[in-house]
Amino acid sequence: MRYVEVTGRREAAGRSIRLRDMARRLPQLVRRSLALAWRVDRHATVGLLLCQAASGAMQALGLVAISGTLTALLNSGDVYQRLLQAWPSVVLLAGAVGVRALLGITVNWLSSRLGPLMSREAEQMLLTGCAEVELCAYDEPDFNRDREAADRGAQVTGELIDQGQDLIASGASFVAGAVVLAGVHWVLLPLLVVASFPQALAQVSAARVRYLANLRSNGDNRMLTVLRWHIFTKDAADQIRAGTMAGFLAGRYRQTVVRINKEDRAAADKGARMSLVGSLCGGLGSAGVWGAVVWLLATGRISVGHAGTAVFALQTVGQSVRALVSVGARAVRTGLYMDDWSGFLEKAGGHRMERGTYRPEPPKEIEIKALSHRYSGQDTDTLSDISLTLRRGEVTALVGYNGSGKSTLSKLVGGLYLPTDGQVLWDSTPTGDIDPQALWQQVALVPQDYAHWPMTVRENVTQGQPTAGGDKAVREACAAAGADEVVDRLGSGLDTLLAREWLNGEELSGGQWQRIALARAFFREAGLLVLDEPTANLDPRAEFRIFQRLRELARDRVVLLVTHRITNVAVADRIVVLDEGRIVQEGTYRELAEREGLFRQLLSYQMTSEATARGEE
Ligand SMILES: Nc1ncnc2c1ncn2[C@@H]1O[C@H](COP(=O)(O)OP(=O)(O)OP(=O)(O)O)[C@@H](O)[C@H]1O
Repeated sequence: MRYVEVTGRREAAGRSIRLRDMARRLPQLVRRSLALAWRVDRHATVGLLLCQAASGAMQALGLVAISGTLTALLNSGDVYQRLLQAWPSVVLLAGAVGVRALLGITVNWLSSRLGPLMSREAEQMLLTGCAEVELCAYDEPDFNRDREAADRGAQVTGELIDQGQDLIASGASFVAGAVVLAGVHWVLLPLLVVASFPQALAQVSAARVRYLANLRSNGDNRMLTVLRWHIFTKDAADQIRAGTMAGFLAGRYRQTVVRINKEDRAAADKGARMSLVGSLCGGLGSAGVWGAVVWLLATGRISVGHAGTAVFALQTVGQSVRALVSVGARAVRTGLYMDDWSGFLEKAGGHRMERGTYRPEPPKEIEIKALSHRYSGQDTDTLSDISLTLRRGEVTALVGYNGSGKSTLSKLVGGLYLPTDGQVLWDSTPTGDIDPQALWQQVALVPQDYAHWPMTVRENVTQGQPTAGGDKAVREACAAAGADEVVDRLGSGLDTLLAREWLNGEELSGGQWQRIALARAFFREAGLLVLDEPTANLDPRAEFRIFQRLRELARDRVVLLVTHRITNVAVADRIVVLDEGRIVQEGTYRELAEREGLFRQLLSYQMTSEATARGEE
């Protein structure tokens, strides 16, 4: 089994790692890294730039000093006189080297301060961006893949400052060396560029091969992440053991690793072959440059002192070209990952919420008008032609077989999804025209799979939004949900951390967690209460209490209840029966129980299974 990745856009980007594209992209990348650095720490960014500029100047000064020293030493005349002439240049050289070393240390210090700050800032921007995305985006494989890529982009963002600094340093070195070399004899400069070209080409090609290999392994790498998560997580640990799945999972992990290794090895071999050819050509080119120096010296076109300077300058320029290309290739690769991050932020994976600005009051009435809904990528509608009105003060129950569309409808009522056809009107305003945050302020939801936040009980109930009622309000919500008994047994009460795997944390049972999830919804001062299978894990006593309380809760709220406990839906004012995404029956418990139809069938299944459990015929 493999994840299939659609890598078209990235593959095209990867193939663009060429010398020409690199030359075009590098200045942009340096600019982008500096812009993000500026955002997180202006002083450090300015300091970094000043140090780099000073370092380049010191490099040039050092080469000039070398030239002065050699010229003085290689002059004819008395040794003492020559040394006397040379010493100012020697002092200059030593000073330039010393200052450059200090500047290098400062640059490292500032970059290591900025790098992590930039990564964290990029991650924060991504987290904020994700919260602005429509929920339906999470159903799209493309969105999930883009989000993962953006996350990796955010993590490598910090590396760009180091790479940017290396690029600036190598660039400054190159300019300093080139200026000195051109001063010795202009012909050396074009010769050097020609000699460096094959190596540069080879390094860039090798970087491209590595990026494309990584891209091809993308799907397999995702598979490893998913497998690792399932193997490590506590949630699956019992099933891995009881299901004796460890061998199977490890085998699948190994198969995937083998495929990645094969891809990596092929890329490494190809990259090494390219580097070898590049080095051979580069070696020949360098021999040509050295030959030119010797020729210039032999024909008296340059002095011995100048020849010595050329040797140092050639080394400096050669090193800086190699560094420029190798850091450049890495920076372009990092830049591609960063593109994933910034591209995602710009359009939030193409799913940014663009709804209205109306701020609703607690709804008196929610009208569902000729609604149909189809999940993206599906061939058929999950819900068709639904018309229904929910009112404040009423409990409406949705019942039906698994997959009949109950949860989908409850999410549409709560504005989590927008209908693909028809409307959900909150007091006559379509959910698409309402400010989403203001709308969700009015929603209290207990979904089927509620979050087990690894936080304190208090934070689990308030969801980080305490009210003026303080702990009193939290305790009241807990009491209403039957979670007060749970809290009383915990060592630190509301302060107990609900995460056993962490120090001083406690773990709750499934039913205890459900009580906390209910307390969460009861705590919210919201006009719509949506309960999706709210008692699936509760014992009969707790379940009885919750259903008892529902009527009271509905006094000043619209309540929508999704449940399979047919005998309990008697509490509802109205029952809506869904079958294959359509409303097939609607009425009170008494009406539906007396009528032929799906509700009677569901009721009789439950009655029969309860009677069987009691041992009746
Ligand atoms: N995110 C999704 N993307 C695509 N299809 C989905 C998605 N969520 C649900 N579906 C499909 O929509 C249909 C209705 O699902 P829904 O969860 O609304 O049913 P339900 O009546 O609540 O089921 P259950 O009683 O099992 O909770 C199912 O066929 C399901 O496969």
